[in-house]
Amino acid sequence: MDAFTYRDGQLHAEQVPLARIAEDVGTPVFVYSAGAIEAQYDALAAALADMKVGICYALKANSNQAVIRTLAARGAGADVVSEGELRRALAAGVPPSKIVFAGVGKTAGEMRFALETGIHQFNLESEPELELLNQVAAALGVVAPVAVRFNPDVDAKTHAKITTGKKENKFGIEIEQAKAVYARAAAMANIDPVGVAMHIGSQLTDLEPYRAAYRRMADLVRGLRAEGHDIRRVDLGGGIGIDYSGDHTVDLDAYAAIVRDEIAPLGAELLCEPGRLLVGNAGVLLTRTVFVKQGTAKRFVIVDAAMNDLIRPTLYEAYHQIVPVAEGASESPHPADIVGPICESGDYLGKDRPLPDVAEGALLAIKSAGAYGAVMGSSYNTRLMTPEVLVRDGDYAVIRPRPSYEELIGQDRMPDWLSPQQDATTPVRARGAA
Ligand SMILES: Cc1ncc(COP(=O)(O)O)c(C=O)c1O
Ligand SMILES: N[C@@H](CCCC[NH3+])C(=O)O
Repeated sequence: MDAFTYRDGQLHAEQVPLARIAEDVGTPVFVYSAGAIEAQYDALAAALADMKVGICYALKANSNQAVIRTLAARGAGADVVSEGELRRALAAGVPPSKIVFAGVGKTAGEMRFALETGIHQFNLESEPELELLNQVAAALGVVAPVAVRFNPDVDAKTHAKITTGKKENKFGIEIEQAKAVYARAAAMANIDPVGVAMHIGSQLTDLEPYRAAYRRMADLVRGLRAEGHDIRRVDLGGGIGIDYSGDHTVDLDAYAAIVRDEIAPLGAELLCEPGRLLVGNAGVLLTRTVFVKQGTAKRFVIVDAAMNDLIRPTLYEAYHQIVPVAEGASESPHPADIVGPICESGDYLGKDRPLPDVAEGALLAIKSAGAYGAVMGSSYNTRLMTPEVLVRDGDYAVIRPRPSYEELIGQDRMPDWLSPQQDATTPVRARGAA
């Protein structure tokens, strides 16, 4: 389902003209389609239905509580990587029994909070982490359900910064060490080792790495069972890629077939952790043109969104389609760099893009911005964090307002020695000695 379509020459989100949202809420603004999020969830759930795979939405992709609740209402659980994400999942109404907690650096405090919450599973990635969780669980007098995440050393064929399943990546326990670590976990009084987990990377568009990794995971499970371990749960991870360019969609049935071939025969409870797949194409970043600068080498379309709103282009050289909100400018498209106002050459949203003539004030939509957009935003250059809007049918709601400058600037605190009464030009040490 593409929720963003032109009607009467105007780009809409479901039935709402994006121009109306820009007028009411201002720009830049993220706009998500509830229908598109639900359609993606339903498509994945349908593909995996016969294997009863529990879908734990990876909150890191988009952790707005309205988005989480939209998915939770469909039956999704949550994959969280911090106490903050765990709190968001709970606040949005995800039951603790559907929450898994991943990440390489959980602190004792985070472990305690998750144990008190009674989550479904901890995905653990190192021996020191196992030891700490065992201690924290013992202090609380509880037993922690643990899946050991292992690293299958498979190339996910994705961007180097988001590949996680190779030995040189910090994630998971090397497969050679997995049996020894699992045995150690099994010997710990306050750890209940329930199974294994894996996640080899993000934005995978080639499914073969999944097959290779799942085959290794299945071999490992058989090996662990042969050693007497009761492996009753397998977490398949996330990472299924989306179509950013409009020409390549991952076939969810083909993915499901791999799971069916390689993992389902183990007869374990299955979980998966998709993030981007569920929300990526369900959102756009709506922005307004500030100026158009025509140089001899380039046409720069300077917009009011920037790398602080959407960092993916400059961080991963990621491609996001950029389209005018008003369709059908008379002139044929010609190249432009779409750039933001931030003082960095890396502040671009697209380079050498075919765009028709764009007037100052014209709206553009940066597509596929529903995942790793708002969540990776910052207020760099003291820009206000981007608001978020959720559309359903002909209605929309602001699900995170734009903060005021007072809220943003008011977070700073002055130390006493900088109080306005003092002479700020006197060095601190000199004043202290006086
Ligand atoms: C452990 C884990 N699970 C799930 C995800 C979700 O990834 P994606 O958004 O690529 O589906 C990630 C991020 O890549 C992750 O690190
Ligand atoms: N932030 C990345 C994905 C990282 C996935 C986190 N495990 C992106 O925008 O593509």
